[in-house]
Amino acid sequence: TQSTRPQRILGAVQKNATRGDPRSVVRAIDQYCRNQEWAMNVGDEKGCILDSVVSEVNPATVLELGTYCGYSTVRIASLLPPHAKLITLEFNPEFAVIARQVIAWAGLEDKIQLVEGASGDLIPKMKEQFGVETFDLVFLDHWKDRYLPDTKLMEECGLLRKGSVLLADNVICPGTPEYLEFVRSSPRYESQYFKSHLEYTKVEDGMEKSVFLG
Ligand SMILES: CCCNc1ncnc2c1ncn2[C@@H]1O[C@H](/C=C/CNC(=O)c2cc(-c3ccc(F)cc3)cc(O)c2O)[C@H](C)[C@H]1O
Ligand SMILES: [Mg+2]
Repeated sequence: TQSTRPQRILGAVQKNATRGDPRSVVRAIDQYCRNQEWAMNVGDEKGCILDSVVSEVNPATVLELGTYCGYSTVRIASLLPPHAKLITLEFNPEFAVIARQVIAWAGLEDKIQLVEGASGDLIPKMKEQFGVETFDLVFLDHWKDRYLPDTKLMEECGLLRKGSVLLADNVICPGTPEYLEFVRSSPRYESQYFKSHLEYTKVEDGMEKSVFLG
């Protein structure tokens, strides 16, 4: 039977990456998606922006919305301090199965908790079910029309504190106009745009970093 793109990405990891070496997992996915078939990972160029924000925030708690194959999950977790935790939400069980294997190959199971389900259902349960107070960093990379409602929901659920950082992928391509308008006009956020390119292409894209001011 025909394999799926996520299955082929996992295959490239198992073939080309070293078990327990997260950066080799990241490199294997980038090489596969750049040379064989495009996939919607944040990629190597925007990945460097992601790395710099993660390193600057040095978060103890991270939330990722939209795991897909686990590329950014592994990329972020590889930079976290020893006892830091990353919770990543994925509602498609097929992708969750792949991402769990990519995360295992990287040897990052202890830092990453992949939770299957929709962000809208899971965000209100973060405190009671996952023992989270607030998130130091949130990476938004799921359906683009869900960035704004989920940000409002995180605020309502008290999951953001003064200084929490939101980093949003794809604010240009495919684009998240309502979210961008909100974080750039709201007095409760300090936003900064990082111009870049759509993963593995020359098309313009960018990431928006927004600090919650409380
Ligand atoms: C209830 C739903 C909300 N709650 C949810 N709760 C949990 N998980 C959720 C939720 N909503 C979605 N997910 C999961 O997250 C993933 C979805 C990721 C979506 N990403 C894009 O669409 C994109 C497109 C392009 C692109 C650019 C140019 C092109 F030409 C083509 C494509 C580039 C990019 O970098 C992109 O990230 C995964 C597939 C999906 O199952
Ligand atoms: Mg993306």
